[in-house]
Order: sequence, then structure tokens, then C-alpha cells
Amino acid sequence: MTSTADDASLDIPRTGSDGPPDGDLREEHALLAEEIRKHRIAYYQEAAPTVSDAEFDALFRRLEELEALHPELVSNDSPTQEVGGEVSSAFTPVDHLARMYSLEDVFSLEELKVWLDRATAGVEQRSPGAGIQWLTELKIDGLAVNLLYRDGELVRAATRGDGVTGEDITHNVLTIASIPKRLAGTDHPEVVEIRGEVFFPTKEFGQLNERMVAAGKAPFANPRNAAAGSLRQKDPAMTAERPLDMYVHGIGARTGLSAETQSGTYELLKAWGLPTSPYYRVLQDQAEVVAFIEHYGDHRHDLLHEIDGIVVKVDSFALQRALGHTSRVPRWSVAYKYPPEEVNTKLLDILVNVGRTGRVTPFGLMEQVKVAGSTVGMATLHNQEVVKAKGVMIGDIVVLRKAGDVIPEIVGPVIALRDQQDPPVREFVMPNECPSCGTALQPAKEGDVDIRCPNARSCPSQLRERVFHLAGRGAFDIEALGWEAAIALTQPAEPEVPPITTEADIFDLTPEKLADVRIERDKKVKGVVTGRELVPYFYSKGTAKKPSEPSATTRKLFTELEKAKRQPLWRVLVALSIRHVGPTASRALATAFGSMERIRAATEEELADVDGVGPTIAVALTEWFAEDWHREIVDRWTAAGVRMEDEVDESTPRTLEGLTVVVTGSLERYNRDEAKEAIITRGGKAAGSVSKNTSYVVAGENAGTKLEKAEALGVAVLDEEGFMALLEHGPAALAGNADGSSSAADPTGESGQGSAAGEPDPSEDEDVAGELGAGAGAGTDTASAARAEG
Ligand SMILES: NC(=O)c1ccc[n+]([C@@H]2O[C@H](COP(=O)([O-])OP(=O)(O)OC[C@H]3O[C@@H](n4cnc5c(N)ncnc54)[C@H](O)[C@@H]3O)[C@@H](O)[C@H]2O)c1
Ligand SMILES: [Zn+2]
Repeated sequence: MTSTADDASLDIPRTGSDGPPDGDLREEHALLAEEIRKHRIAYYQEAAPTVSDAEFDALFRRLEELEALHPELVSNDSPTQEVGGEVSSAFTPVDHLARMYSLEDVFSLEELKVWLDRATAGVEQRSPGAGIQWLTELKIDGLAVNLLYRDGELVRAATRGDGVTGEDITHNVLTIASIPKRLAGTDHPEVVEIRGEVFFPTKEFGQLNERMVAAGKAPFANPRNAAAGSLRQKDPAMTAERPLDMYVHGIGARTGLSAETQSGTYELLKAWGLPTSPYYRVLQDQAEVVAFIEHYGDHRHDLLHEIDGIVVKVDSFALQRALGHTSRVPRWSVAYKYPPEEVNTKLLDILVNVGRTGRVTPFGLMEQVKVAGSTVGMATLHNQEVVKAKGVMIGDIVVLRKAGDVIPEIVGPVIALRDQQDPPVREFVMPNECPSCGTALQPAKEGDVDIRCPNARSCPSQLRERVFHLAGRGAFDIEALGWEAAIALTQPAEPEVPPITTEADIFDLTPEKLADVRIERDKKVKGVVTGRELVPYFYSKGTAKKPSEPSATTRKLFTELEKAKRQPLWRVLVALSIRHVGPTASRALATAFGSMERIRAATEEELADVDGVGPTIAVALTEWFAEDWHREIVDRWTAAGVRMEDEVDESTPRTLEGLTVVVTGSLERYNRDEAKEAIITRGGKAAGSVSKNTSYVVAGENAGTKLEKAEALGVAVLDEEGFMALLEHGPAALAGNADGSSSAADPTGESGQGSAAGEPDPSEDEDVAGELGAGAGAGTDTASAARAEG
């Protein structure tokens, strides 16, 4: 960071000054200072900033730069000379005994190194040979408070304010459970000011905003604002309802305190019952400091609270005193800021997408911005309830968050800017009709949050998503069939009737059928977009000399389609886009039944009984096969040569033909999958739950309720020896002593493995990805069903 004017004592040569500032620079400086003051008021007083921290920081740096080049511009009331934080008239002003400071920021490891070297040189100059120990801490994204204890009694709490005068928030702070009203132990200083950061735990933040919106109030943009808003309530009862917490990170005025280091002080404060952070370290050199920064850069979101950086402090109080302060920041401490994860951008529109199973998902279309290393222009809003809960309107400036590799999220609107938007903001209304096919939308069943386009068969949007899905890595794995090709196959600009109107068509495609497919693309002349044009998609453009022919990708597409026909059964099942039926359930089905024909012929009960399938998926399967056009897909794929059964090893004797076997508890020689495999390859059925139709229950160590049920129903129970005999010779080998094995079972033990049986994977429901969708709801049903089964 560029140095402030006050830094002159650190002997930094100023470079680049180009003479006295001209009028333009003076004006830029004045406008910038004014703007920064305005943002500080919105941020500190109203807990409702209108620009992102990153934008604010950029303005602040620009001001510092101007002042570094033209020190004449620096006045006492410049924002660079003040701790930003006005005192609101809503609170009683109180003076801190010792001043509170802000922190100097650095935004890269290079800048940090410059700072560390400078501080080291500063120490060397004043205390030669002293050496520095670095105290590193998380920079908690909350708000600073100053706690005044007299003889161990909390007598006052205040916000930082402008560093000299803060706001009296004693009553509110008294509602925070982790802050002691009386310090533990004895021998407390007569007076001590303890500084810390009050924060809003990340986990509770989403729920708070939902409550705010439901109560017709503006949601907070982030946990930091939520902490500030909650703590600066006029009614302490309101504060008491918020789950605020605090960590201490400093000390102000004190009488008779023995510690000589900041870290030693933390230990003392901890012994007094004050909340100290578990994360601080005392480090010996710069490399360790950098490693600490990198570590928490990777674990930024595994913490109780948000952080926006790392604070590095000189641990020794003597050296801290030697380095001193500027009017705004200590010279013995610096804040390294991580790259911003939140930016503000305009929400241009809210559109809806119709997914693979017809689910209608609203998503925000935004002015593109760079955040956390990528350019973002769209973010899902999941469903209309989420749009409502977030309180966003079309045309709002919104806070967009992208944490690392996580998908971008619209956090909420910047309410303060709402009135200024042109055109005026408007509410999002969920369409009644499918934007792709015009069919009336409806919930799959009453009370569902999600609404769907029921026109599964010919809704172009759903077909496109299914075609894209069937080509995916987890299904047929047709690399040449990506997103654009899926559009070209199902919704080309020409011809009017697309090459594919149902996925049943896919294996009947021929290169000839793709010759006329054209899509619309930007027309570019010398790299400049001059309009739109129609271009062939699957064929080369062609000239009189060199006629149009299938492109290399198109030829690859047909090679891959041929290969796809030989994929194992489970992949074919995934490719069918049956709700809840993803790779896990598909593998279980393929193993249990071996062929599409047998899966199709199975009853709902038989399907549900398969370990790894369960009732929800069974219903989805039978409902799927009940549709004519679905069966037609299977039939036409079969006719086209898609392999619909897995090869069976004929060498294994089919000793278990007609038997249903349930394995429970853990066996020594087989894991769960191997046991199942052994049953199925011998012609038996491996079921997940015990019923009167069960032929045998194999009970291993810690068998639980399934064993009890078997005993209650009088089903024959085998131990591992018995199981092996059964596999080898069939039921004849066991005649007479089928139940002689309960010794292997521990009736008091809980079954360690039954619970996952039949739980649908919510990710199989196209676009659900872990939210309140129908898939997740169904998952809960099945989970409890599975528990009941033991
Ligand atoms: N968006 C806006 O409009 C707007 C306006 C003003 C300020 N801001 C943001 O506020 C910040 C600047 O404000 P600032 O002056 O509070 O400076 P700062 O947040 O950069 O650093 C100083 C503060 O860090 C806090 N802190 C957290 N953990 C700490 C620790 N372990 N040790 C010491 N201190 C710790 C203290 O409260 C201290 O006062 C910037 O992030 C800026 O982007 C934003
Ligand atoms: Zn539709």
C-alpha cells in the first residue's frame, strides 16, 4: 500500500511527485474524499453500504496515491488521516480512554513483504538486534468494540467510532453471552480497555435474512453488516435475539498489567474468561507468516465467522511502542486482505430455465463482473421462494458473492440504491407458461415449491437438457455431443423440424439428416460483430470448389454413438433421465436385475427391495416405464443396437435361483457389494429389507433390526459359514439347520450399514444441487423409511 503522509518518519523516499497539484487534481481529491466520507457513513452508521468493500478500498487507495504524489493535498480531515466511523446521534457518545486505530491494508504478498521489511528495518533502527516475533491472527469481518472493565467489572462498551469517541452500546453488549460481565479470577487491573471484534456467525446468517425479508425488512448484504446492525439496535432486546459472538484482539488503556507481549496478554485475557481466538500464532519469520496466510486462504470458509484477511502484529509491546502510530493506523500492525469475494453488480433480469425433468428454475442475468478470479454474468435463484426470501427485484444493484470454486450466489439487493435505478426496479413474477413450449406450468404435486413444465415429451427445453445429459460423462459419454450440439440437434434455426424430436431418435441419426442444420451466430467482419448469420453446424461451410461435408466433429459424433451402444447397462439407465436414478441407483439396478427387460418387468416392491434403490426410486421407475413414449425410447434404442443387458458369467452355478437373500451386519470375507454380487451372479436376489418373502437373512457382526425382524417373521438366519455353504451348494446344503447361527449376531447392536439403502440421490434430479427441491423432500421420506427398516 502506498504510504500515508505521516509515514515520513519511516524514511521512505517519495518518488514520482510531479510538482504542485493542478486544479483538476485538487478537485479529484476533494470529490474522492467526499465520496469516501459518504460511503463511511453508509457503512458504519447505517450498516448498509452501497458499494462493495473492494470498490471502497480502490477509492481509498486512489486517495492515498494522490496524497503520496502531492503531500500538499493532505489535510487533517482527509479520510486517510482519520479512523472512519462517525458517531450516530442515536447513541450517547463516549470517549475511549486510549485511542482506537484502524489498520493499514496490503493487497498482495509483495506489498506485505515491503511492509514486513519496512517494519523490520524500523525495529532495527530503534532497537538494534531486537529481532521480531510476528503475531498472526485472522482478520475477523465484524465490528470493533471497546470493553471497559474496572476492577474486573464490565462498566461500559462502545463502538470504535472515529477512534476517539465511540457510541455507548453497553446495554446491547451485555446481551452477548460470551462476554463476561465480571472477569474470572482475581488481581484484575483497576482499569483495562479490551478491544475485540463482534461478529455474526456465518451459519446463522442466512436464517436471519430470511426472517428479515419475511418481516418486510431489508436483508443484510453480509454477516459483517448483520453484526453491525444487530449490535447497534436501540432496543437491547432486539440485540439479545441475535446470535452475536466476539473474539478479543487488542488492549487499550490499562493500569498495572504484567504481560510484555500481545500474545501473552491474550493468555491472560483468556484466563479471565474473555473469548480469545483459537487461531492466532506467534511466528518467527516471514516465510511462516506467508504460510499462515496461504493456509487460511484455503480454509477461509471452514470458520465460525467470516474473515477478510490476516492481521500481522509485532508481538512485543516494547517494539510496538518503538514503532508507534500514524493518526489512523499503528505502524506495528498490518492487514493482508484476501481477494474480494463480493462485488456489486446490476441485476438486469430474472429469467427461467426449464430443466431436464421439467423443473423451472429462475436465474439472475447480471452485468458481467469479475469476482474471485472468474467473470460472472448469471447465477441461479433456485425457485420463486428463494427470490422472495432474498428480496431482490429486477433492476436492483445486487451483492454477488463467489467464494473460491463455489458457484456464484446473489446475496441480496442494495436497498439504498433501489430508488435511483432507471428503469425503475420491478418485481419478478414466475411465468404461468413454459417459456420454451407455452404449456401451463404447475407443481408436480400440491404444495411443492418447485413448479414444472408437464410437457416432458416435446418441450424443446427439456429435450435439449435430456440430450445433453445422455451424452454426459456419467451416461453414454459422447464427447462430441456437448451443449451447443444438443441445441443444434433439438432447436436449430433451420430446418423447422429438428433432427431430433425425442431422444428415441438419437441412435437413428445419420450424417445425411444433419446436412441442413444451421444455427444462428454472431457475424464478424475482421473480429467486429456486424450482425447475426445462419451457419451450418454439423457440416463444413462448403464452396463450389470444396463442397460441404460432415465436419471432423460430426464424424467423431457418429463413431462415439457407435461406441455408446456397447456401454454397460447402468450407463443406459442413467441416460434415460429417470428422476432420482443416477449412477448409484443405476449400478444397483443393473447388478440386481442384469437387463433392462427384467427391470421393466419388475414390480414396485421388487424394485424397492433392491439394496441401494428403495421406495422413492421404485415409484419413479414404475411411473417412468408406464409412459408409452418412454418405453418407445428403450425399444428404439434396443432396435438400433444399444446393449440392454450386462454379460453374465455363465461359469458360476446358479445355486440361488429363485431365492431372496438379505445380508445384514458385517461379514469377514465379503463387503456389502461383494456379498450382493455373489448372490446375484448365482441367480439370487439381493434384497435390502426383510419380509415374509425373504428366503434367508445372513447376519454378520452387529446385525441389528433386520435380524430381529427375521426372527419375528421366522425367516431362516445364516451366519457367514452358512452363507458360504448356500452360495456353493444351494439350499440343499442347509437342509435341517438353517437357523443354527444366531451366535454370529449381536441383537443389541445397531446395523452399521442399512441406512443408506434406497436413498435417492438429490443430484439425480437434474438441477437440484442440495436445495429445498422435490428431490430433497423425497430424500427425507426415504431416509426415514430406511431408518424404520433398520
Ligand atoms: N463498502 C463500503 O462502503 C465501506 C465503507 C467503509 C469501510 N468499508 C470497509 O471497511 C474496512 C475499512 O474499515 P476499517 O477502518 O475498519 O479498517 P479494516 O477493517 O481494514 O481494519 C481495521 C479493523 O479490523 C478489525 N479487526 C478484525 N480482526 C482483527 C484482529 N485480529 N486484530 C486487529 N483488528 C482486527 C478491527 O475492528 C479494526 O478496527 C475495509 O474493509 C473497507 O472496505 C467499506
Ligand atoms: Zn415446456
